[in-house]
Amino acid sequence: AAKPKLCYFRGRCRMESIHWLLAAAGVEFEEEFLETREQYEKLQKDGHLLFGQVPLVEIDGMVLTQTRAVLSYLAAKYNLRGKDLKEAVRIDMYADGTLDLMMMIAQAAFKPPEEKEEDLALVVQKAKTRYFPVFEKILKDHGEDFLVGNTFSWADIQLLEAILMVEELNASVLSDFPLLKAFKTRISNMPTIKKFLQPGRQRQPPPDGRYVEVVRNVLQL
Ligand SMILES: CCCCC[C@H]1O[C@@H](O)C[C@@H]1SC[C@H](NC(=O)CC[C@H](N)C(=O)O)C(=O)NCC(=O)O
Repeated sequence: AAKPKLCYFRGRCRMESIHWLLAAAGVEFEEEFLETREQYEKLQKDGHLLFGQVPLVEIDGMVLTQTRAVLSYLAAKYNLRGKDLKEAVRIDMYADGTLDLMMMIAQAAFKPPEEKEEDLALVVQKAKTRYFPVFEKILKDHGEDFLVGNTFSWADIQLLEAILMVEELNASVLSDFPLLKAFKTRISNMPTIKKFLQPGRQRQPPPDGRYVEVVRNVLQL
C-alpha cells in the first residue's frame, strides 16, 4: 500500500502527534512541508482542505484533515485504540488531555517573548498540578505497564510525547512522579519509539522563530 502522505509546516504543533502515532506503529510516511503561501493556496484550490486548515493526511485513498479525527482513525487502524468501546473512550479521554497540554505549548510559540515565558511557566505548573498527578494516579490504581487495559495504546504514545515536551521546559518536572518516570523509560524503550527518538528521524524540534515566521507568512496571520 502507498505510504501515508502528511502535509504541514516543518514543525510540531498539531502534526507532531500524528508523527508519533505512525512511528510507534512502525508505519513509514512521506511529508510535504508547507513553506510558501502558493503551496497553501494550491491545496485550497484543489479542495483538499475541508475547512481551509492543515494538518492534511492522505491515507487509504482519503484526504483527511482535523487532527483528532486523523489520530482517532490511525489509532483504530493500527490497533492502538483498546479492545472495546469502553477502553477506546478512556484512551480518547487521556489522549485529549495530553493534546490540550501540548497545544498550550504550541500556542506559546506565537506570543511575544515575555508572554511566551509566562505561558510556558504556566504549562509546567499545569503539568505538575493537573495533568501528571492524574496520570500518576492512573498508573498506580491500574497497576499495569500501560494506561488502559494491559496493552500498549495511543494514550501511552501521547503521554510519552507530552512528558518529553514538558521536560524540554523543565528537566526535573517528573521529580514527584516516580511511576511516570518508570513509564517514560518503559515506553521510550519500545523498539519503534526508541528508533523514532534517535537523532535524524522524523521527529520535529521545538518551534523557533523561523517556524513562527513561516506559519505567519503561509497563513497570512
Ligand atoms: C496564534 C496561533 C496561530 C497558530 C497557527 C497554526 O500554527 C500552529 O501552531 C497551530 C496552527 S495550525 C494551522 C491551522 N490549523 C488549524 O488550526 C487546525 C485546527 C483543526 N481543528 C485541527 O485540529 O486540525 C490552519 O491551517 N489555519 C489556517 C486557517 O484557519 O485559515
